[in-house]
Amino acid sequence: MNRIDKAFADLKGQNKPAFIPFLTIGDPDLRTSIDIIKQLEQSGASMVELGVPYSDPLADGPVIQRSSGRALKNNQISIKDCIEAARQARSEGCELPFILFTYYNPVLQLGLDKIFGLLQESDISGMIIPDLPMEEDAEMRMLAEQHGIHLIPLVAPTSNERIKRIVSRASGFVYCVSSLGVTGTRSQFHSGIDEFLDTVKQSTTLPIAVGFGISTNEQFARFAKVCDGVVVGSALVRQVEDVLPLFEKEATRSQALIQIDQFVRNLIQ
Ligand SMILES: O=P(O)(O)OC[C@@H](O)[C@@H](O)c1c[nH]c2ccccc12
Repeated sequence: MNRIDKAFADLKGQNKPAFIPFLTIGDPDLRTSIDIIKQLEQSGASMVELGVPYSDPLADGPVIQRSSGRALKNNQISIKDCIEAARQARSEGCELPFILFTYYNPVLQLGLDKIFGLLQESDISGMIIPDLPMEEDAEMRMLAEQHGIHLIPLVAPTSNERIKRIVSRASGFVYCVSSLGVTGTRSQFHSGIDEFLDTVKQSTTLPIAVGFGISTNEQFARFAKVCDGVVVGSALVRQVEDVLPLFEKEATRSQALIQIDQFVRNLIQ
């Protein structure tokens, strides 16, 4: 059974929402990213989006853009490095379902014929490609299905017709984007978000997760009531940015992880 499906099934049995953090892999370096992934599991994450840093992250706000910039500047992190980091975290005992989060270009560079084999070998259970147009996703969906990997679609509060078409081809879960625009913490969400989430729920039997802009316990709790999962990226990436100086010295690395732990626990409690 795909780890993502098992995670949602287990959480449903406990009547708990999935907490799905996003992390830019390689910011500040691969070893630290693996340590953060393991910390996120301890802190209560249900699965994790492994963000492949990209030079042109059009859908990202300033926090994740800075994070991608650091990862690329410091270490030239490639999509293969991110897949290797997942494999390493798994070999160090992390049981979280991994979702490779990447723009389409790095996938094309690596080659569609190669990537799914690599994901399968590294026990990566899903992939999200925010700029993969639905009109071009047929080959990706076929290859993903052949390899037992969920290609998780993003659906934004747009036309109901488009929502139904996107959701009808979904696998794993449906990622509902809470607001139009780019990633980044927000104090308010799309005005029709509750109707939007209801439309998605009525269009699928898959779990639905919501993301974009969530950074507080109150926001997490609000969405946890109406969705099966909540995605948090920028707020966590900002935490990592804030503790980067602590990661630079061996003696203070554990303090950095404690601060990330406290951020997560306060967010999802
Ligand atoms: O950063 P936010 O506002 O918490 O949103 C989640 C987001 O970071 C993550 O899912 C993501 C990172 N980059 C993206 C690009 C498009 C859609 C989603 C994403």
